Amino acid sequence: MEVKEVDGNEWKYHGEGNRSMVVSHVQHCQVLRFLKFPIEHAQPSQALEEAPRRLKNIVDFSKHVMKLLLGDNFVQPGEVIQLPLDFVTQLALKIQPERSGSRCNKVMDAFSGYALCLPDLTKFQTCHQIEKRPPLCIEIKPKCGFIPFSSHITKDIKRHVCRYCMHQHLKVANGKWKRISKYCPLDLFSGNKQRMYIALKSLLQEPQNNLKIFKNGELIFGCKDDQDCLMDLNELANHLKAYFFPANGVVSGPQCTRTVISELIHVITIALVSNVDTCKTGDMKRTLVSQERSHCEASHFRKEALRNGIHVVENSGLPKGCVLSRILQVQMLDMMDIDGIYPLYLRVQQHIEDFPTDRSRLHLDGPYNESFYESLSDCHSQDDETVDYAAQKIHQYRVATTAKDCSIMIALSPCPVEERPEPSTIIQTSRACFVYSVSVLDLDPKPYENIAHQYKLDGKIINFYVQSMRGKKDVTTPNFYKENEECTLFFHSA
Ligand SMILES: O=P(O)(O)O[C@@H]1[C@@H](OP(=O)(O)O)[C@H](OP(=O)(O)O)[C@H](O)[C@H](OP(=O)(O)O)[C@H]1OP(=O)(O)O
Ligand SMILES: Nc1ncnc2c1ncn2[C@@H]1O[C@H](COP(=O)(O)OP(=O)(O)OP(=O)(O)O)[C@@H](O)[C@H]1O
Repeated sequence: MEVKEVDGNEWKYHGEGNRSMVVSHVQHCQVLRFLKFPIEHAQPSQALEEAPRRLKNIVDFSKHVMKLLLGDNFVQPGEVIQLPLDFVTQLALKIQPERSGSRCNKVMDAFSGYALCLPDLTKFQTCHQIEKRPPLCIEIKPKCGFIPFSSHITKDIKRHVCRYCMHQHLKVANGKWKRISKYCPLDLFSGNKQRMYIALKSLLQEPQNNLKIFKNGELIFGCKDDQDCLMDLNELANHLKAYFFPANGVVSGPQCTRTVISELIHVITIALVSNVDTCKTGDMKRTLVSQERSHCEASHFRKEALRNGIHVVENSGLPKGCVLSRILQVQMLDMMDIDGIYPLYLRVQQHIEDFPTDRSRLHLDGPYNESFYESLSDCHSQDDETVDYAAQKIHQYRVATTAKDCSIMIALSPCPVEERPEPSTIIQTSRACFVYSVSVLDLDPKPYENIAHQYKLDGKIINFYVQSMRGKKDVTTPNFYKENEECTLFFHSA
């Protein structure tokens, strides 16, 4: 992939996460993804040494591991490119004022000149604009969609409440977010239209870093950080009216917002459960996850269903081949849970202290090639006490962790119904029609060293949740619900 312009004026701030900074081209469908370094470690020499290797690992991991696991159609690995240093320095200065304070503990790598070049997935992938209305894009970071099933789990609460719902309490207490989100990933991954509806509605009410909406590549809904939340549903409905009701996008007020948002949820649901290979949502095999693994006791689904007058039908399971099913399957490569993985990590740590050269034999830092992918297939069913067994389980866990932290991009390009496009490539609503594409991004390998941090964090999440629940028992139930009701929006079922 060739970068079409290396003029700083042609690129602008697009978004960032914990590890990368993304700038997009003002016209072309391209983004540049730069690594970020903690301010205190941001040395030019370190960046020059680390950046090309880390970026190559990211591309290789996408190409040789995640693409094979998730499917060709969903993954765009991109390319490592080298850019002129003066261009990168100018860019870093230009984007600085756009950044949210909470991300400024890290700086963009403006030292090495290396970056990833990727298609801009917020625009329509082929950049084929069928008509005047610009493309829409919905980005969802769904997080872990199942209750862990490992026999290594010691804290019973993990078998009942999902990690996302528990983590919410710690995040709010730490000040990362102001309010607890009612989103539960298990509802989104359930494949049950009603549960998915409630999950998506909850994301719209409290998007945090799990939902963003772009129009023509510009963020129109979602959070940069909690101080700067673009999350007015009426405003969103105003943006979307012309897409869902093109002929008479005239209705306004709360009724209009509800109708437009319901249409949006309908389109997102279809995109998430469609099989990209056959482009169908209907009669097809479903991936069924057992009841215990697919229900979270903290989910607001039942309460919300009651409130919205939704009659609960318990058909579940995701159509095989749809993006959610693919992601869930990869997430479930984590069969041992961090509770089972951490002792294996200590085994490997001990081993590489004694035999440092084995670090590379065990592929702890890549390379992420075909043989790494092959090493994921489970040939050791029993722990034979070897370091190789431990390393293989750690590889599976790390791949699953990537899938628990990835994002889904649904790009929609409106298409006049009278053009009668191939039914297999479109999503049709009551008054509108969209050509769509689905991609998965942020498929970076998670560093081996992160395991120690993940183990500690897991303990904190659980302890804090258990404590909070104990505290909640003291709050009288009627007042607690009343408080929540006041900030709840009502929607019609799809
Ligand atoms: O541990 P989690 O579930 O909080 O996930 C982290 C994410 O937090 P989230 O809860 O989604 O807000 C976190 O996202 P934010 O920085 O909070 O937007 C990162 O994605 C982090 O990945 P990495 O370690 O930087 O590669 C994620 O860490 P990993 O667990 O994927 O390593
Ligand atoms: N190819 C792309 N096209 C369009 N937008 C993109 C692309 N890649 C990333 N982005 C945007 O940039 C944001 C940050 O990118 P990304 O999630 O890869 O960063 P990260 O640092 O790896 O995130 P995390 O904190 O989750 O690990 C994304 O949320 C998305 O909005």
